[in-house]
Amino acid sequence: MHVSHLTLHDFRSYADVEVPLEAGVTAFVGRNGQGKTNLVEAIDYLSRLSSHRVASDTPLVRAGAEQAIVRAAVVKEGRTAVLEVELNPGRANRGRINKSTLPRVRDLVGLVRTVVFSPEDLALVKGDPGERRRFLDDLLVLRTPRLAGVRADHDRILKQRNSLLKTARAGNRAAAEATLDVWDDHLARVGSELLAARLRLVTDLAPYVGKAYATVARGATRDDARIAYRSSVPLPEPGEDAGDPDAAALVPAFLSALTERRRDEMDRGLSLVGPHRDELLVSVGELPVKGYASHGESWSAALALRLASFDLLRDDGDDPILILDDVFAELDVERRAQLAELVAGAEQVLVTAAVEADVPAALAGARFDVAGGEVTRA
Ligand SMILES: Nc1ncnc2c1ncn2[C@@H]1O[C@H](COP(=O)(O)OP(=O)(O)OP(=O)(O)O)[C@@H](O)[C@H]1O
Repeated sequence: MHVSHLTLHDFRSYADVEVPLEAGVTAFVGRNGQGKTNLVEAIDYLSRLSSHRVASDTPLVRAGAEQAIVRAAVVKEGRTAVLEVELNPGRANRGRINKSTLPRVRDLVGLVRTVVFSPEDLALVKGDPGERRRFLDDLLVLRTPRLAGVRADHDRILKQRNSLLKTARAGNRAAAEATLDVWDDHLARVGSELLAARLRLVTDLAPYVGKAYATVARGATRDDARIAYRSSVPLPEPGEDAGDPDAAALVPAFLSALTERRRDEMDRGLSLVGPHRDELLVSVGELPVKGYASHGESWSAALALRLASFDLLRDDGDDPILILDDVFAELDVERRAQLAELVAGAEQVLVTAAVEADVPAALAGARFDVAGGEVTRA
């Protein structure tokens, strides 16, 4: 797929901008703070309804404006659809396809699929487990958009269950216990669905990660980088259905783990079992990347996770849009060249760079200069 036209209204630094795009490589070049990332962030937002830079929508709306609009013409297998999201911080966002308003904005998720490489990716392997859970869940919903609903339900149930546990900690234990059973059932049912989907994803993604690591890290083999899922819910023994677990089959183990931890949970006023406590383990050699890997190995592992996501989505049947946001300035010459070579064949590659020299020669293509809120074809 590729975006053939992007329109922004009051998004980030842009009051109004129209950018005609093509398949192939497009580079946005300009000095710091001119709005290059804002352009690609808009496309990424349309894909996942969240940004790789901020957790809330407020900073995405131009300062002083109440609403932002991102609209993109998206070409998939020769057909064009116009997707639009209206961001209304503090109120419900709205989604449209070809001008028709969708029942729920999250029906947009996954219609545009992006894979973003950015300097923030180092946090993917070195940061908190939450970064890696988000990585998995973002990829999950791009592959299976229906899971955006499961993810939203899970977050809502968890929030409500946590406030109930906080009440319990504050002293109202009997009243909390009475309602907790119902929330346990909800959490176990929806949490198991998310857990099963994550387990399947990790099984599918693992071979791609090994292969991608061997390509980006000099001298490495396919067996050098591994991912594994560590669950707070006891899982079936490997060899049974561990690789392809059925959500319903996980529910009893989930419920008994909740029963076992209930006292603890009430003492701490926090849910301690479920996908929100799980870890995606990323290791190089025999050691985890977090806490052990060198700077170069960490970068290679982060790039491998992104490349693996791209390859997996591509093998699902359609090239996602590749976004390389300010990433080349972070990499040594060898990694730059390797990454450029690997991604050059994607249907659409959008690159941002402060200076043209940062864009590797293998990624020659269209170029836009970005300065003072103007985006001009060079
Ligand atoms: N909500 C907003 N309203 C107005 N301006 C904003 C908003 N959010 C960000 N900006 C402005 O957008 C600019 C940053 O744009 P962007 O991150 O796209 O820069 P860039 O060209 O990618 O720069 P760099 O090369 O440093 O990454 C900053 O000047 C910032 O003040």
